Amino acid sequence: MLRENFRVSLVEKVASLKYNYIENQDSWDLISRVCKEHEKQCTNAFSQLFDMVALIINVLGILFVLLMQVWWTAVFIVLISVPLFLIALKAGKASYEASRMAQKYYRRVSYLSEVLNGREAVEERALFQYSGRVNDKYRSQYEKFRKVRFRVNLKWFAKAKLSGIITAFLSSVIIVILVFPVRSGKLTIGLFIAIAGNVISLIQSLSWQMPKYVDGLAKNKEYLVDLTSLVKLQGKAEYLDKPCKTPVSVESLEFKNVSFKYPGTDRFILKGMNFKIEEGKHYAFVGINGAGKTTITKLITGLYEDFTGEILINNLSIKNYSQSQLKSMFSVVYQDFAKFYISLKDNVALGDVNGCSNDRINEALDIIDLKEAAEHLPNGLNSNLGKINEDGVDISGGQWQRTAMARAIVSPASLRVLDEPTAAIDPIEETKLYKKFKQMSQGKTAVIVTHRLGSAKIADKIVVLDKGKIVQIGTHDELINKDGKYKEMYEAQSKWYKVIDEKV
Ligand SMILES: Nc1ncnc2c1ncn2[C@@H]1O[C@H](COP(=O)(O)OP(=O)(O)OP(=O)(O)O)[C@@H](O)[C@H]1O
Repeated sequence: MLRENFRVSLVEKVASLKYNYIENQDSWDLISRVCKEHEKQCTNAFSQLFDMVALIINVLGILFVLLMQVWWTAVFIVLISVPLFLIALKAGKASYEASRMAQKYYRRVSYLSEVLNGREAVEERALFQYSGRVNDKYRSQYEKFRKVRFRVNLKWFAKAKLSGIITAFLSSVIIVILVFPVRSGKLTIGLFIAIAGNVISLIQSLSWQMPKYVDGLAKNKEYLVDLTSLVKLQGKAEYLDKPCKTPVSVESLEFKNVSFKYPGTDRFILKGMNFKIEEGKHYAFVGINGAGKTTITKLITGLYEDFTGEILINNLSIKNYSQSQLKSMFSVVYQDFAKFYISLKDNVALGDVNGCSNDRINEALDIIDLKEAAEHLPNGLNSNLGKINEDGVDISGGQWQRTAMARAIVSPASLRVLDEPTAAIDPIEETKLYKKFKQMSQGKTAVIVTHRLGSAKIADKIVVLDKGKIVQIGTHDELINKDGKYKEMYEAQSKWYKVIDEKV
Protein backbone atom coordinates (compact mmCIF):
# COMPACT_ATOMS: atom_id res chain seq x y z
CA MET A 1 0.00 0.00 0.00
CA LEU A 2 2.86 2.35 0.82
CA ARG A 3 4.45 1.74 -2.52
CA GLU A 4 1.21 1.98 -4.44
CA ASN A 5 -0.49 4.84 -2.64
CA PHE A 6 1.94 6.92 -0.61
CA ARG A 7 4.64 6.95 -3.30
CA VAL A 8 2.15 7.83 -5.99
CA SER A 9 0.71 10.63 -3.83
CA LEU A 10 4.20 11.99 -3.21
CA VAL A 11 5.07 11.91 -6.90
CA GLU A 12 1.79 13.66 -7.73
CA LYS A 13 2.37 16.28 -5.04
CA VAL A 14 5.84 17.07 -6.35
CA ALA A 15 4.57 17.14 -9.94
CA SER A 16 1.79 19.53 -8.99
CA LEU A 17 4.13 22.02 -7.27
CA LYS A 18 4.70 25.47 -8.66
CA TYR A 19 7.77 25.46 -10.89
CA ASN A 20 9.72 27.91 -8.71
CA TYR A 21 9.80 25.39 -5.82
CA ILE A 22 11.70 23.01 -8.06
CA GLU A 23 14.36 25.62 -8.82
CA ASN A 24 14.56 26.88 -5.21
CA GLN A 25 17.34 25.26 -3.17
CA ASP A 26 15.51 25.09 0.19
CA SER A 27 12.27 23.68 -1.17
CA TRP A 28 14.22 21.23 -3.32
CA ASP A 29 16.09 20.06 -0.20
CA LEU A 30 12.77 19.57 1.56
CA ILE A 31 11.41 17.58 -1.38
CA SER A 32 14.54 15.41 -1.48
CA ARG A 33 14.36 14.75 2.27
CA VAL A 34 10.72 13.72 2.14
CA CYS A 35 11.00 11.61 -1.00
CA LYS A 36 14.22 9.86 0.04
CA GLU A 37 13.50 6.48 1.64
CA HIS A 38 9.91 7.52 2.34
CA GLU A 39 8.86 3.88 2.48
CA LYS A 40 11.54 3.04 5.03
CA GLN A 41 10.61 6.06 7.15
CA CYS A 42 7.00 4.86 7.36
CA THR A 43 7.71 1.16 7.91
CA ASN A 44 10.27 2.05 10.60
CA ALA A 45 7.75 4.27 12.33
CA PHE A 46 5.16 1.50 12.37
CA SER A 47 7.47 -1.24 13.56
CA GLN A 48 9.02 0.99 16.21
CA LEU A 49 5.59 2.00 17.42
CA PHE A 50 4.55 -1.63 17.80
CA ASP A 51 7.84 -2.59 19.45
CA MET A 52 7.37 0.26 21.84
CA VAL A 53 3.85 -0.83 22.74
CA ALA A 54 5.21 -4.34 23.40
CA LEU A 55 7.96 -2.88 25.56
CA ILE A 56 5.52 -0.74 27.53
CA ILE A 57 3.34 -3.81 28.26
CA ASN A 58 6.45 -5.66 29.38
CA VAL A 59 7.61 -2.78 31.61
CA LEU A 60 4.13 -2.31 33.10
CA GLY A 61 4.01 -6.04 33.92
CA ILE A 62 7.34 -5.95 35.72
CA LEU A 63 6.42 -2.72 37.50
CA PHE A 64 3.18 -4.34 38.66
CA VAL A 65 5.05 -7.30 40.15
CA LEU A 66 7.52 -4.96 41.86
CA LEU A 67 4.70 -2.74 43.11
CA MET A 68 3.02 -5.74 44.73
CA GLN A 69 6.24 -6.91 46.39
CA VAL A 70 8.48 -3.91 47.14
CA TRP A 71 6.53 -0.83 46.00
CA TRP A 72 9.34 1.70 46.46
CA THR A 73 11.59 -0.03 43.88
CA ALA A 74 8.86 0.43 41.23
CA VAL A 75 8.40 4.12 42.10
CA PHE A 76 12.16 4.64 42.09
CA ILE A 77 12.57 3.04 38.68
CA VAL A 78 9.72 5.07 37.16
CA LEU A 79 11.29 8.28 38.48
CA ILE A 80 14.60 7.39 36.81
CA SER A 81 12.94 6.57 33.50
CA VAL A 82 11.22 9.97 33.06
CA PRO A 83 14.43 12.00 32.43
CA LEU A 84 15.78 9.16 30.27
CA PHE A 85 12.67 9.33 28.17
CA LEU A 86 13.02 13.11 27.73
CA ILE A 87 16.72 12.82 26.86
CA ALA A 88 15.92 10.24 24.17
CA LEU A 89 13.19 12.45 22.74
CA LYS A 90 15.57 15.39 22.47
CA ALA A 91 18.31 13.26 20.95
CA GLY A 92 15.95 11.93 18.26
CA LYS A 93 14.89 15.44 17.30
CA ALA A 94 18.51 16.67 17.21
CA SER A 95 19.48 13.70 15.08
CA TYR A 96 16.86 14.51 12.44
CA GLU A 97 17.77 18.20 12.52
CA ALA A 98 21.38 17.21 11.94
CA SER A 99 20.33 15.19 8.93
CA ARG A 100 18.59 18.33 7.65
CA MET A 101 21.85 20.28 8.01
CA ALA A 102 23.84 17.43 6.58
CA GLN A 103 21.53 17.35 3.55
CA LYS A 104 23.22 20.25 1.78
CA TYR A 105 26.66 18.72 2.27
CA TYR A 106 25.27 15.35 1.33
CA ARG A 107 23.93 16.75 -1.95
CA ARG A 108 27.40 18.00 -2.87
CA VAL A 109 29.01 14.77 -1.69
CA SER A 110 26.63 12.70 -3.83
CA TYR A 111 27.25 14.94 -6.82
CA LEU A 112 31.03 14.70 -6.46
CA SER A 113 30.74 10.97 -5.96
CA GLU A 114 28.82 10.80 -9.25
CA VAL A 115 31.54 12.86 -10.96
CA LEU A 116 34.17 10.47 -9.60
CA ASN A 117 32.37 7.21 -10.31
CA GLY A 118 29.48 7.89 -12.64
CA ARG A 119 29.20 7.15 -16.30
CA GLU A 120 28.27 10.67 -17.37
CA ALA A 121 31.72 12.13 -16.69
CA VAL A 122 33.74 9.11 -17.75
CA GLU A 123 35.37 10.71 -20.81
CA GLU A 124 36.43 13.93 -19.06
CA ARG A 125 37.67 11.89 -16.11
CA ALA A 126 39.90 9.80 -18.34
CA LEU A 127 41.09 12.77 -20.42
CA PHE A 128 41.73 15.37 -17.77
CA GLN A 129 42.73 13.09 -14.92
CA TYR A 130 40.97 15.37 -12.51
CA SER A 131 40.02 12.56 -10.12
CA GLY A 132 42.70 13.58 -7.58
CA ARG A 133 41.46 17.16 -7.31
CA VAL A 134 37.82 16.23 -7.28
CA ASN A 135 38.61 13.57 -4.72
CA ASP A 136 40.10 16.25 -2.43
CA LYS A 137 36.93 18.30 -2.77
CA TYR A 138 34.85 15.19 -2.16
CA ARG A 139 36.85 14.49 0.98
CA SER A 140 36.47 18.03 2.34
CA GLN A 141 32.70 18.02 1.70
CA TYR A 142 32.40 14.55 3.14
CA GLU A 143 34.35 15.67 6.23
CA LYS A 144 31.84 18.49 6.80
CA PHE A 145 28.98 16.06 6.35
CA ARG A 146 30.59 13.50 8.64
CA LYS A 147 31.38 16.06 11.35
CA VAL A 148 27.77 17.22 11.54
CA ARG A 149 26.56 13.65 11.90
CA PHE A 150 29.39 12.67 14.22
CA ARG A 151 28.69 15.50 16.67
CA VAL A 152 25.06 14.47 17.01
CA ASN A 153 25.83 10.78 17.21
CA LEU A 154 28.46 11.45 19.84
CA LYS A 155 26.01 13.46 21.94
CA TRP A 156 23.39 10.76 21.54
CA PHE A 157 25.86 8.04 22.44
CA ALA A 158 27.16 9.93 25.48
CA LYS A 159 23.65 10.59 26.75
CA ALA A 160 22.50 7.02 26.17
CA LYS A 161 25.59 5.53 27.80
CA LEU A 162 25.48 7.93 30.73
CA SER A 163 21.80 7.17 31.29
CA GLY A 164 22.60 3.46 31.10
CA ILE A 165 25.41 3.74 33.63
CA ILE A 166 23.30 5.80 36.04
CA THR A 167 20.39 3.37 35.79
CA ALA A 168 22.67 0.36 36.21
CA PHE A 169 24.30 1.96 39.23
CA LEU A 170 21.00 2.92 40.89
CA SER A 171 19.52 -0.50 40.16
CA SER A 172 22.55 -2.16 41.77
CA VAL A 173 21.90 0.05 44.77
CA ILE A 174 18.28 -1.23 44.85
CA ILE A 175 19.47 -4.83 44.74
CA VAL A 176 22.02 -4.21 47.54
CA ILE A 177 19.32 -2.53 49.68
CA LEU A 178 17.02 -5.52 49.11
CA VAL A 179 19.66 -7.77 50.72
CA PHE A 180 18.67 -6.33 54.15
CA PRO A 181 15.03 -7.55 54.15
CA VAL A 182 16.36 -10.93 52.95
CA ARG A 183 18.74 -11.09 55.89
CA SER A 184 16.05 -10.12 58.35
CA GLY A 185 13.75 -12.79 56.82
CA LYS A 186 11.13 -10.32 55.51
CA LEU A 187 11.91 -11.36 51.90
CA THR A 188 12.46 -14.94 50.77
CA ILE A 189 15.52 -15.74 48.70
CA GLY A 190 13.32 -16.93 45.83
CA LEU A 191 11.44 -13.63 45.77
CA PHE A 192 14.68 -11.68 46.04
CA ILE A 193 16.08 -13.47 42.96
CA ALA A 194 12.84 -12.87 41.07
CA ILE A 195 12.83 -9.16 41.98
CA ALA A 196 16.54 -8.74 41.17
CA GLY A 197 15.93 -10.42 37.77
CA ASN A 198 13.04 -8.07 37.09
CA VAL A 199 15.08 -5.02 38.07
CA ILE A 200 17.87 -6.05 35.67
CA SER A 201 15.31 -6.65 32.94
CA LEU A 202 13.85 -3.20 33.60
CA ILE A 203 17.31 -1.62 33.39
CA GLN A 204 17.77 -3.10 29.97
CA SER A 205 14.36 -2.00 28.81
CA LEU A 206 14.52 1.51 30.18
CA SER A 207 18.13 2.34 29.51
CA TRP A 208 18.59 0.74 26.09
CA GLN A 209 15.44 -0.22 24.33
CA MET A 210 13.18 2.63 25.39
CA PRO A 211 15.58 5.45 24.37
CA LYS A 212 16.23 3.67 21.07
CA TYR A 213 12.53 3.55 20.23
CA VAL A 214 11.83 7.05 21.51
CA ASP A 215 14.76 8.35 19.47
CA GLY A 216 13.42 6.59 16.38
CA LEU A 217 9.94 7.91 16.95
CA ALA A 218 11.23 11.46 17.46
CA LYS A 219 13.04 11.19 14.12
CA ASN A 220 9.85 9.95 12.50
CA LYS A 221 7.92 12.82 14.04
CA GLU A 222 10.39 15.25 12.43
CA TYR A 223 9.89 13.44 9.13
CA LEU A 224 6.17 14.09 9.53
CA VAL A 225 6.92 17.78 10.16
CA ASP A 226 8.78 17.86 6.82
CA LEU A 227 6.02 15.94 5.11
CA THR A 228 3.49 18.47 6.41
CA SER A 229 5.64 21.35 5.11
CA LEU A 230 5.78 19.67 1.70
CA VAL A 231 2.01 19.18 1.66
CA LYS A 232 1.62 22.88 2.48
CA LEU A 233 3.73 24.04 -0.47
CA GLN A 234 1.56 25.70 -3.05
CA GLY A 235 0.63 23.64 -6.02
CA LYS A 236 -2.27 23.11 -8.33
CA ALA A 237 -3.83 19.76 -9.09
CA GLU A 238 -4.24 20.99 -12.66
CA TYR A 239 -0.45 20.94 -13.17
CA LEU A 240 -0.94 17.19 -13.48
CA ASP A 241 -3.42 17.53 -16.30
CA LYS A 242 -2.52 16.27 -19.74
CA PRO A 243 -2.62 18.66 -22.69
CA CYS A 244 -6.15 19.06 -24.14
CA LYS A 245 -6.90 16.52 -26.85
CA THR A 246 -7.94 19.37 -29.13
CA PRO A 247 -5.03 21.77 -28.84
CA VAL A 248 -5.66 25.47 -28.41
CA SER A 249 -4.18 27.19 -31.44
CA VAL A 250 -1.86 30.14 -30.74
CA GLU A 251 -2.93 32.85 -33.17
CA SER A 252 -0.92 35.55 -31.47
CA LEU A 253 1.36 35.87 -28.47
CA GLU A 254 2.27 39.26 -27.13
CA PHE A 255 4.59 40.55 -24.40
CA LYS A 256 3.45 43.95 -23.15
CA ASN A 257 5.96 45.72 -20.95
CA VAL A 258 6.97 42.43 -19.30
CA SER A 259 9.57 42.58 -16.53
CA PHE A 260 10.71 39.56 -14.56
CA LYS A 261 13.11 38.53 -11.84
CA TYR A 262 13.53 34.98 -10.58
CA PRO A 263 11.84 34.27 -7.22
CA GLY A 264 14.14 35.04 -4.30
CA THR A 265 16.46 37.27 -6.38
CA ASP A 266 16.64 41.07 -6.82
CA ARG A 267 17.95 41.43 -10.35
CA PHE A 268 15.52 42.02 -13.21
CA ILE A 269 16.34 39.54 -15.96
CA LEU A 270 13.74 40.91 -18.38
CA LYS A 271 13.12 44.65 -18.40
CA GLY A 272 9.97 46.11 -19.93
CA MET A 273 9.86 43.75 -22.87
CA ASN A 274 7.49 44.28 -25.82
CA PHE A 275 7.09 42.02 -28.86
CA LYS A 276 4.38 40.17 -30.74
CA ILE A 277 4.51 36.70 -32.24
CA GLU A 278 2.10 36.06 -35.11
CA GLU A 279 0.68 32.75 -36.23
CA GLY A 280 2.60 30.79 -38.82
CA LYS A 281 5.80 32.82 -38.59
CA HIS A 282 9.22 31.77 -37.36
CA TYR A 283 11.12 33.89 -34.87
CA ALA A 284 14.74 33.62 -33.87
CA PHE A 285 15.82 35.02 -30.51
CA VAL A 286 19.49 35.84 -30.46
CA GLY A 287 21.84 37.53 -28.00
CA ILE A 288 24.88 36.89 -25.87
CA ASN A 289 24.94 34.39 -22.97
CA GLY A 290 22.69 35.43 -20.13
CA ALA A 291 20.73 37.95 -22.23
CA GLY A 292 17.44 36.36 -21.12
CA LYS A 293 16.47 34.18 -24.10
CA THR A 294 15.65 31.00 -22.15
CA THR A 295 13.84 33.07 -19.53
CA ILE A 296 11.49 34.33 -22.28
CA THR A 297 10.71 30.76 -23.33
CA LYS A 298 9.95 29.88 -19.69
CA LEU A 299 7.49 32.76 -19.44
CA ILE A 300 5.92 32.01 -22.82
CA THR A 301 5.16 28.47 -21.71
CA GLY A 302 3.69 29.58 -18.37
CA LEU A 303 6.38 28.09 -16.08
CA TYR A 304 6.57 31.34 -14.09
CA GLU A 305 3.59 33.46 -13.22
CA ASP A 306 5.19 36.20 -11.12
CA PHE A 307 6.03 38.70 -13.83
CA THR A 308 4.84 42.26 -14.21
CA GLY A 309 3.21 43.55 -17.38
CA GLU A 310 1.07 41.34 -19.57
CA ILE A 311 1.56 38.21 -21.62
CA LEU A 312 -1.37 37.84 -24.00
CA ILE A 313 -2.19 34.71 -25.95
CA ASN A 314 -4.88 35.30 -28.58
CA ASN A 315 -5.41 38.71 -26.86
CA LEU A 316 -6.24 37.03 -23.55
CA SER A 317 -3.92 37.03 -20.51
CA ILE A 318 -1.88 33.83 -20.19
CA LYS A 319 -3.17 33.64 -16.61
CA ASN A 320 -6.70 32.95 -17.92
CA TYR A 321 -5.74 29.67 -19.56
CA SER A 322 -5.88 26.34 -17.77
CA GLN A 323 -2.75 24.20 -17.55
CA SER A 324 -4.08 21.64 -20.01
CA GLN A 325 -4.80 24.43 -22.50
CA LEU A 326 -1.33 25.89 -22.04
CA LYS A 327 0.32 22.49 -22.39
CA SER A 328 -1.56 21.90 -25.64
CA MET A 329 -0.24 25.15 -27.14
CA PHE A 330 3.52 24.54 -26.97
CA SER A 331 6.04 21.88 -27.74
CA VAL A 332 9.41 22.74 -26.26
CA VAL A 333 12.93 21.42 -26.68
CA TYR A 334 15.38 22.94 -24.22
CA GLN A 335 19.16 23.05 -24.56
CA ASP A 336 19.44 20.79 -21.51
CA PHE A 337 16.66 18.51 -22.74
CA ALA A 338 16.14 15.23 -20.90
CA LYS A 339 17.64 12.01 -22.19
CA PHE A 340 15.22 9.25 -21.32
CA TYR A 341 16.77 5.82 -21.03
CA ILE A 342 13.81 4.11 -22.63
CA SER A 343 13.24 2.95 -26.20
CA LEU A 344 13.76 5.36 -29.11
CA LYS A 345 10.09 4.97 -30.00
CA ASP A 346 8.93 5.89 -26.47
CA ASN A 347 11.40 8.78 -26.39
CA VAL A 348 9.72 10.32 -29.42
CA ALA A 349 6.17 9.32 -28.44
CA LEU A 350 6.50 11.42 -25.26
CA GLY A 351 5.97 14.42 -27.54
CA ASP A 352 2.27 13.60 -27.70
CA VAL A 353 1.05 11.96 -24.50
CA ASN A 354 -2.45 11.72 -25.89
CA GLY A 355 -1.30 9.03 -28.32
CA CYS A 356 1.20 8.88 -31.12
CA SER A 357 1.13 6.40 -34.02
CA ASN A 358 4.19 4.58 -35.37
CA ASP A 359 3.67 6.36 -38.69
CA ARG A 360 4.01 9.77 -37.06
CA ILE A 361 7.11 8.65 -35.19
CA ASN A 362 8.69 7.36 -38.41
CA GLU A 363 7.75 10.54 -40.23
CA ALA A 364 9.33 12.69 -37.51
CA LEU A 365 12.52 10.61 -37.56
CA ASP A 366 12.62 10.95 -41.32
CA ILE A 367 12.28 14.75 -41.16
CA ILE A 368 14.98 14.99 -38.56
CA ASP A 369 17.33 12.65 -40.51
CA LEU A 370 17.36 9.98 -37.85
CA LYS A 371 15.47 7.26 -39.69
CA GLU A 372 18.50 5.57 -41.20
CA ALA A 373 20.39 5.59 -37.90
CA ALA A 374 17.28 4.15 -36.19
CA GLU A 375 17.14 1.30 -38.71
CA HIS A 376 20.71 0.37 -37.85
CA LEU A 377 19.96 0.06 -34.12
CA PRO A 378 19.76 -3.58 -32.87
CA ASN A 379 15.99 -3.50 -32.35
CA GLY A 380 15.17 -0.59 -34.62
CA LEU A 381 12.67 1.79 -33.08
CA ASN A 382 12.29 -0.47 -30.06
CA SER A 383 15.97 -0.30 -29.13
CA ASN A 384 16.56 0.92 -25.62
CA LEU A 385 18.74 4.01 -25.43
CA GLY A 386 21.40 4.70 -22.81
CA LYS A 387 23.52 2.25 -20.88
CA ILE A 388 21.09 1.83 -18.00
CA ASN A 389 19.41 -1.13 -19.70
CA GLU A 390 21.37 -4.30 -20.36
CA ASP A 391 20.58 -4.14 -24.06
CA GLY A 392 20.80 -0.31 -24.12
CA VAL A 393 22.73 1.41 -26.91
CA ASP A 394 24.61 4.68 -26.79
CA ILE A 395 23.76 7.19 -29.46
CA SER A 396 25.75 10.32 -30.26
CA GLY A 397 25.07 13.76 -28.75
CA GLY A 398 23.71 14.99 -32.08
CA GLN A 399 21.42 11.95 -32.34
CA TRP A 400 20.08 12.64 -28.84
CA GLN A 401 19.34 16.20 -29.92
CA ARG A 402 17.56 14.99 -33.03
CA THR A 403 15.53 12.58 -30.87
CA ALA A 404 14.49 15.49 -28.65
CA MET A 405 13.54 17.52 -31.73
CA ALA A 406 11.51 14.59 -33.07
CA ARG A 407 9.44 14.86 -29.85
CA ALA A 408 8.58 18.45 -30.79
CA ILE A 409 7.67 17.38 -34.32
CA VAL A 410 5.14 14.72 -33.26
CA SER A 411 3.50 17.17 -30.88
CA PRO A 412 0.25 18.60 -32.23
CA ALA A 413 0.97 21.96 -30.53
CA SER A 414 0.80 24.99 -32.81
CA LEU A 415 3.79 26.83 -31.34
CA ARG A 416 7.17 25.16 -31.30
CA VAL A 417 9.88 26.43 -29.03
CA LEU A 418 13.41 25.26 -29.74
CA ASP A 419 15.86 26.57 -27.19
CA GLU A 420 19.19 25.83 -28.78
CA PRO A 421 18.72 22.08 -29.00
CA THR A 422 21.24 21.82 -31.82
CA ALA A 423 24.48 22.79 -30.08
CA ALA A 424 25.88 19.27 -30.61
CA ILE A 425 25.13 19.37 -34.32
CA ASP A 426 27.68 21.01 -36.60
CA PRO A 427 26.73 24.43 -38.04
CA ILE A 428 26.21 23.16 -41.58
CA GLU A 429 23.95 20.30 -40.45
CA GLU A 430 22.18 22.68 -38.07
CA THR A 431 21.29 25.13 -40.83
CA LYS A 432 20.09 22.24 -43.03
CA LEU A 433 18.04 20.93 -40.13
CA TYR A 434 16.43 24.29 -39.44
CA LYS A 435 15.63 24.70 -43.15
CA LYS A 436 13.94 21.31 -43.10
CA PHE A 437 12.29 22.16 -39.82
CA LYS A 438 10.95 25.36 -41.39
CA GLN A 439 9.58 23.47 -44.41
CA MET A 440 7.73 20.93 -42.28
CA SER A 441 6.59 23.60 -39.84
CA GLN A 442 4.70 25.53 -42.53
CA GLY A 443 1.62 26.95 -40.87
CA LYS A 444 3.12 26.41 -37.40
CA THR A 445 4.62 29.15 -35.34
CA ALA A 446 8.16 28.64 -34.10
CA VAL A 447 10.41 30.36 -31.60
CA ILE A 448 14.02 29.36 -32.01
CA VAL A 449 16.75 30.38 -29.61
CA THR A 450 20.16 30.10 -31.19
CA HIS A 451 23.66 31.49 -31.03
CA ARG A 452 24.36 30.62 -34.64
CA LEU A 453 23.23 33.51 -36.75
CA GLY A 454 23.48 31.41 -39.90
CA SER A 455 20.46 29.50 -38.58
CA ALA A 456 18.70 32.62 -37.30
CA LYS A 457 18.90 34.02 -40.82
CA ILE A 458 16.12 31.76 -42.11
CA ALA A 459 13.62 33.05 -39.54
CA ASP A 460 10.89 35.48 -40.61
CA LYS A 461 11.89 37.78 -37.80
CA ILE A 462 14.95 38.03 -35.64
CA VAL A 463 14.68 39.42 -32.12
CA VAL A 464 17.99 40.64 -30.73
CA LEU A 465 18.31 40.72 -26.95
CA ASP A 466 20.86 42.46 -24.78
CA LYS A 467 20.83 42.55 -20.97
CA GLY A 468 17.16 41.69 -20.67
CA LYS A 469 16.01 44.19 -23.31
CA ILE A 470 15.08 43.91 -26.94
CA VAL A 471 17.52 46.03 -28.88
CA GLN A 472 16.50 45.14 -32.45
CA ILE A 473 13.71 43.32 -34.29
CA GLY A 474 13.59 42.67 -38.03
CA THR A 475 14.42 40.31 -40.88
CA HIS A 476 18.01 39.32 -41.53
CA ASP A 477 18.20 41.69 -44.51
CA GLU A 478 16.81 44.60 -42.52
CA LEU A 479 19.13 44.04 -39.59
CA ILE A 480 22.28 43.41 -41.62
CA ASN A 481 21.84 46.72 -43.37
CA LYS A 482 21.70 48.66 -40.11
CA ASP A 483 24.51 49.33 -37.69
CA GLY A 484 23.72 47.56 -34.47
CA LYS A 485 24.19 44.52 -32.29
CA TYR A 486 23.00 42.05 -34.94
CA LYS A 487 25.36 43.29 -37.64
CA GLU A 488 28.18 43.28 -35.12
CA MET A 489 27.48 39.69 -34.06
CA TYR A 490 26.88 38.54 -37.63
CA GLU A 491 30.13 39.98 -38.89
CA ALA A 492 32.01 38.32 -36.04
CA GLN A 493 30.61 34.95 -37.14
CA SER A 494 30.59 35.68 -40.88
CA LYS A 495 33.62 33.57 -41.76
CA TRP A 496 31.58 30.46 -40.93
CA TYR A 497 28.55 31.57 -42.84
CA LYS A 498 30.34 32.01 -46.13
CA VAL A 499 31.11 28.30 -45.96
CA ILE A 500 27.59 27.42 -44.81
CA ASP A 501 25.96 29.53 -47.55
CA GLU A 502 28.02 27.70 -50.14
CA LYS A 503 27.16 24.26 -48.78
CA VAL A 504 23.41 24.50 -48.08
N1 LIG B 1 16.51 29.77 -11.89
C1 LIG B 1 17.19 30.91 -11.91
N2 LIG B 1 17.32 31.63 -10.79
C2 LIG B 1 18.01 32.79 -10.80
N3 LIG B 1 18.60 33.32 -11.88
C3 LIG B 1 18.50 32.64 -13.03
C4 LIG B 1 17.80 31.40 -13.11
N4 LIG B 1 17.88 30.96 -14.38
C5 LIG B 1 18.59 31.89 -15.06
N5 LIG B 1 18.96 32.88 -14.26
C6 LIG B 1 19.73 34.09 -14.65
O1 LIG B 1 18.99 34.77 -15.63
C7 LIG B 1 19.85 35.34 -16.61
C8 LIG B 1 19.33 35.02 -17.99
O2 LIG B 1 19.40 33.62 -18.16
P1 LIG B 1 18.88 32.90 -19.47
O3 LIG B 1 19.09 31.44 -19.29
O4 LIG B 1 17.53 33.38 -19.78
O5 LIG B 1 19.90 33.49 -20.56
P2 LIG B 1 20.15 33.05 -22.06
O6 LIG B 1 20.10 34.30 -22.88
O7 LIG B 1 19.22 31.96 -22.46
O8 LIG B 1 21.62 32.53 -21.97
P3 LIG B 1 22.38 31.39 -22.82
O9 LIG B 1 22.60 31.93 -24.18
O10 LIG B 1 23.66 31.23 -22.09
O11 LIG B 1 21.54 30.15 -22.79
C9 LIG B 1 21.23 34.80 -16.33
O12 LIG B 1 22.00 35.86 -15.77
C10 LIG B 1 21.03 33.70 -15.31
O13 LIG B 1 22.07 33.72 -14.37
